[in-house]
Amino acid sequence: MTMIGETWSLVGTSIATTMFFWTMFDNYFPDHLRSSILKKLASFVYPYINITFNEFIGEDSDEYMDLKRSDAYAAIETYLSGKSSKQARNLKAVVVKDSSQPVQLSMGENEGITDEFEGIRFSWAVKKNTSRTQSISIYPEIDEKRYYKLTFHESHRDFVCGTYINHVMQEGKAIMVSKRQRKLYTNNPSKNWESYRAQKWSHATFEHPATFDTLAMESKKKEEIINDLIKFSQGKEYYAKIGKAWKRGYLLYGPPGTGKSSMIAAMANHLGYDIYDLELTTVKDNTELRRLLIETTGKSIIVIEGIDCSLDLTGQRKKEKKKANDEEAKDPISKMTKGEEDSNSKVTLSGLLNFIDGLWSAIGGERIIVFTTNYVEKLDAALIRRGRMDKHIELSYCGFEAFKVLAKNYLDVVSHTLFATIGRLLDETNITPADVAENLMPKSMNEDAETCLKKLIEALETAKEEAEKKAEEEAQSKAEKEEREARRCES
Ligand SMILES: Nc1ncnc2c1ncn2[C@@H]1O[C@H](COP(=O)(O)OP(=O)(O)OP(=O)(O)O)[C@@H](O)[C@H]1O
Ligand SMILES: [Mg+2]
Repeated sequence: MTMIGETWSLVGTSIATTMFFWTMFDNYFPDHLRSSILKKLASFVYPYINITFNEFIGEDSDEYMDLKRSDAYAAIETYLSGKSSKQARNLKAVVVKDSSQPVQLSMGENEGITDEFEGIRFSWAVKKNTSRTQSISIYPEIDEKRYYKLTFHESHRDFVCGTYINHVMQEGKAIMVSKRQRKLYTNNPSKNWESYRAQKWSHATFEHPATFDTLAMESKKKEEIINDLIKFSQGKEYYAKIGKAWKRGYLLYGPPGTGKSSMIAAMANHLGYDIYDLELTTVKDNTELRRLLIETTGKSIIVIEGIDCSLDLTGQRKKEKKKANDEEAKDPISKMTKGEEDSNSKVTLSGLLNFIDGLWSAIGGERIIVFTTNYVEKLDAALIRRGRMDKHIELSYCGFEAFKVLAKNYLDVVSHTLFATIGRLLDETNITPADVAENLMPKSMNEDAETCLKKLIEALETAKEEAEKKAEEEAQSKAEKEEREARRCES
């Protein structure tokens, strides 16, 4: 009995003492001092800091649709995905929109993992708040709010706020970009633009298999182009520093079948960019061109193939067009079937140049523009001067080094006794990589590498004979013309 009484008296004294000190603390310490002491006490007991990243951001109103999935949450999810699949026991498969991977694994609710960066350990956990919304229903709706919680020691506060979070965001976004499904856009004719939900660009998934490894060209030239592309793609700060728009123009020229389109695909694959394939003949005028280009996004290659055929660039081109128009006048059916967009296209060289110089600079960065042509000599100097087209790349007939790339890719052959003959013939005649590739591709199960190489030798010999015959005929007709001219002068 006495013991119980003593215990109660002790409890009573402790409570009274605590209340006394608390009253003193409350009455005599100024607010700022009080909160600082409390913080110190709390940090002594639990020296960790938590930061939460909500899955949805925006107005938390009655309308769920007002909420937008947070980019930061998505970046963290992607950043942690690789680590989660190794550490977490409870995993969730998430279907990521526009990703080349069917699913991405992320940690399930109430799971936690650790991340180490620059020798410091951080804990990440996925949490879920479940609250019942006030609604008139027998079964109240359940509102789930998921969030990532980052926990770290308070001594790393500055490092986390200044460096670590940036690292997580950048890395996460870079992984998202590298895994995203890329798109090939083509412009829609403007007559469809105004209809309901009509888009200026249609897109399909871009899955061209060409890479710089499969591209046949001299290795030195290839390396130079790859370095140029990488330097461009990593040049955000550099372009900002020199005060230039983050853009680069390439002019690819060479005969048909030398790999211009394949190179564009290889560039897009190498950088992970989308492609906008701009068909200029369906663009009515400069205003439409502007509207189309404004809708392109960063990390993209805007391609205008056969630029010499798309615009009235030179006097020669105009002459050709006049001739074509004369022919159309004689044949009204061909005129009708050619369609009206072609004849209505009023995109001008100056419109295009304005875009390249001015407008392009205004719509933001990381865009490459590529023009291709089979006839570089036909292009207007204003279009291809440096600054507009930063790099001119010639894709030419197949040389021995380019042939070896094709032989390796198509036949898995890196050396062969027939290579010497092929090398000699390639020096003596012009054949496109497309023709070489065609001969190297086995047409049936019975065709082995040697058969294909022999087929190529035959094709090269035929090409050589034809070229010699053509040169002879040309020389003969030139001689005849000169003779006729000489006779005319004599008479
Ligand atoms: N340099 C090359 N390396 C590898 N393959 C090539 C190369 N050039 C051509 N080819 C092969 O030939 C085909 C046609 O090439 P591509 O379409 O790239 O030529 P192009 O220069 O764009 O022709 P065009 O001027 O007619 O548009 C490609 O699908 C590819 O298989
Ligand atoms: Mg092409």
